[in-house]
Amino acid sequence: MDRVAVLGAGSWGTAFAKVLADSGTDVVLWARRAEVADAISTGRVNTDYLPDVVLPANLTATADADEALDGARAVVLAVPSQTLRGNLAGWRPSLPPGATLVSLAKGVELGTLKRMSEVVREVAGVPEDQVAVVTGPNLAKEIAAEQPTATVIACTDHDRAVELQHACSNSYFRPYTNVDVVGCELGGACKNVIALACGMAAGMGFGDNTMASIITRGLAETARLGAALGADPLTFAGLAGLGDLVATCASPLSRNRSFGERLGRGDSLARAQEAAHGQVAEGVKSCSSIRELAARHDVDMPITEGVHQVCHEGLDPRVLTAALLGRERKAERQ
Ligand SMILES: NC(=O)C1=CN([C@@H]2O[C@H](COP(=O)(O)OP(=O)(O)OC[C@H]3O[C@@H](n4cnc5c(N)ncnc54)[C@H](O)[C@@H]3O)[C@@H](O)[C@H]2O)C=CC1
Ligand SMILES: O=C(CO)COP(=O)(O)O
Repeated sequence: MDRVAVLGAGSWGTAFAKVLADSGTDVVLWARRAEVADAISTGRVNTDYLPDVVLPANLTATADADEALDGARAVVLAVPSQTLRGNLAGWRPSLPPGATLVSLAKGVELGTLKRMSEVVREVAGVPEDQVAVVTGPNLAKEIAAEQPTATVIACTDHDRAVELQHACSNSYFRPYTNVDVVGCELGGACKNVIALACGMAAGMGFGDNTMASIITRGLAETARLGAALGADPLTFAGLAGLGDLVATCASPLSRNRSFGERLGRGDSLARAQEAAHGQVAEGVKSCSSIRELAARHDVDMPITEGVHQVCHEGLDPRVLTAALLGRERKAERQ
């Protein structure tokens, strides 16, 4: 692929731009703030998000989105889920016709309850098969340090996914393709909510049995939602499901898990937000949209419901624990 634009120079946008560049693809990275673009252009470092990582020479940066988009074969959208619609509306007039639009965001939009690829299609006015999603166990800091990982590129157009796969394959990053966009996106959005629950459990001092139970039952409720929305059930056993769930729920690098841990230790939502230093913990908002999506499709998601209540209705995580353990007894696969 000749040239790719990455729009958003936060942790993942910057790390993914490096992945593309290290795979031999020329990349232009758009940063909202001119000083971030300048620091990358002159010092080859994104001092705000990945200060220890030297970025390759075939990765250039700009604060001018039109410049980044000019002639791009693919456009990678690396902004938070809840701002994607607004950001993309601004970029729409400059999107190169036919370019693959790639979402890195893991969330469900508040209000519309749309997945990110649905938001992209709607705002950019492009067909479903022009939109791809990158998701999987991809903690940005580890990837920027070139630690080996796998990922999933989901697109209903297999050939487009393969083109992108070639553009971002290298010695430390191994992308697989998948045509189940619905399942891959739901896996990525729901695991943030489950990671919040795992963080709460850790904050309350619970150990590995509790984590494994939350991860497994979290996967069960994610798969139930997936079934209602037409996802392939096997996707949830893959990188976008179990893979991302394990990485995010177990890692101290996860913003969602860390956020939950603070709530579990008794911090208020405001204090946890302050400690996040402006970095996005997507699950805090997506717990509400996913809960609403589940209600719309009559799907039971008790962990998601509980995380929503802790984050937005002041429920004590200890009370949530008791409520989840006290639910009506049932068969595992019911
Ligand atoms: N950081 C990670 O390890 C991973 C993140 N993701 C997902 O990628 C998406 C982006 O995450 P990160 O790059 O980590 O986030 P971040 O918080 O590090 O950076 C967000 C970027 O979006 C930009 N931005 C543009 N318009 C914005 C607005 N109106 N409000 C706030 N920020 C705006 C910010 O300037 C910043 O460059 C999220 O959906 C996240 O779930 C997915 C996989 C890994
Ligand atoms: O999506 C991620 C790993 O795959 C990153 O998780 P956090 O957003 O919780 O840091």
